[in-house]
Amino acid sequence: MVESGAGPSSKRFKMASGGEGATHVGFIGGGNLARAITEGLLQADDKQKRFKIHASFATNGENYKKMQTLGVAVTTNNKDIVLSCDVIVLSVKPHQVLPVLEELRKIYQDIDENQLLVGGAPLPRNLRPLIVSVATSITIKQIEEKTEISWKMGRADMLGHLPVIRCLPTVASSVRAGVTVYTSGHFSTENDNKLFLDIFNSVGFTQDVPEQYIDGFTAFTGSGVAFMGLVMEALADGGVLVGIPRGMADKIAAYTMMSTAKIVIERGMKPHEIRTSVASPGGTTIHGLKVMEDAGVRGGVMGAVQRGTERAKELRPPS
Ligand SMILES: NC(=O)C1=CN([C@@H]2O[C@H](COP(=O)(O)OP(=O)(O)OC[C@H]3O[C@@H](n4cnc5c(N)ncnc54)[C@H](OP(=O)(O)O)[C@@H]3O)[C@@H](O)[C@H]2O)C=CC1
Ligand SMILES: O=C(O)[C@@H]1CCC=N1
Repeated sequence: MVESGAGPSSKRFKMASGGEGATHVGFIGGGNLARAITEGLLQADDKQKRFKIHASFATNGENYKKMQTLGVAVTTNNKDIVLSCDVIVLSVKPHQVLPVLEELRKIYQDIDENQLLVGGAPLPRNLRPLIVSVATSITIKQIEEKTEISWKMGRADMLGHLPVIRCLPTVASSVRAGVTVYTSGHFSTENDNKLFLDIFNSVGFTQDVPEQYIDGFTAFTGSGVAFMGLVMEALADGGVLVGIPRGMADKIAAYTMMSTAKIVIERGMKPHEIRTSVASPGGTTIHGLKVMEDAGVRGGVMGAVQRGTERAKELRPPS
């Protein structure tokens, strides 16, 4: 056995940055989140074609067809992803991650030299992909326990850990406005991190965070998109309640949300400063805010983040 250790995969990284060919990104699980990331990546990569996207599915149902329409190489066999991708994105539901990793381990163990040959020539892919997990609740430790694998490289038997990065993106990746928090595993190198950032910076904002915060971020930002969607919907409903036509109310509610966020991001104003600047004494805003406080909107949103975080912990399967 040759101990491969955690050395950088120089061939894979050269392919990502040196323009020798596309980086092959394979989603295991091609549902809502994988599709959002794919849509963002395709927009970012319109001209350069730096990425070739693959996805595998449990069935050839709706998700499969939608990804196929986007030009993704689709399959129902996870082995196709293992054999062809530089980056494998685990994007199945949390309870499916550990069984999928078990399957991957078996795929590696079964690879023999013949499968590394395409038309008699060695497969041009590096068989030591970067594993990126977008799955809620599954820890780096749980993934790394399942990704110490053995595989054959040429005549050598290799044993080592695959590099792992755990992250938590949002569906806003589809419009390249996603927020992706991430933690690198023990075996990922600087090159692995660069490759990861090359992909996820293309679809929005990234932030390196300690892993202990990821369950919180799952609810805070991953689910947060849905929480803010509910607030936006309620704002639009309020508009309709006072007689504004539905289409106009929906559109202006979205712009109102966006403009509030832009003041914070671009001007550095704190949300309470915005409130103070808008609420004139005895005016419409302070009367409306009183109703919101009486209804417990603030506590409701805080409670949603807290409950979502607890749920992320409950969903963690035993190793
Ligand atoms: N949606 C979101 O906003 C976010 C989701 N996440 C996390 O991302 C992960 C994916 O979520 P989401 O996209 O919403 O889930 P979906 O249910 O939309 O997609 C899951 C996908 O996994 C496929 N699948 C199931 N079993 C297998 C298998 N054994 N091999 C290959 N593919 C399989 C399904 O195939 P088929 O299409 O045939 O059913 C489906 O395409 C989850 O862990 C979730 O917690 C994280 C942040 C945000
Ligand atoms: O609801 C869920 O489970 C996932 C995690 C974050 C957003 N959606």
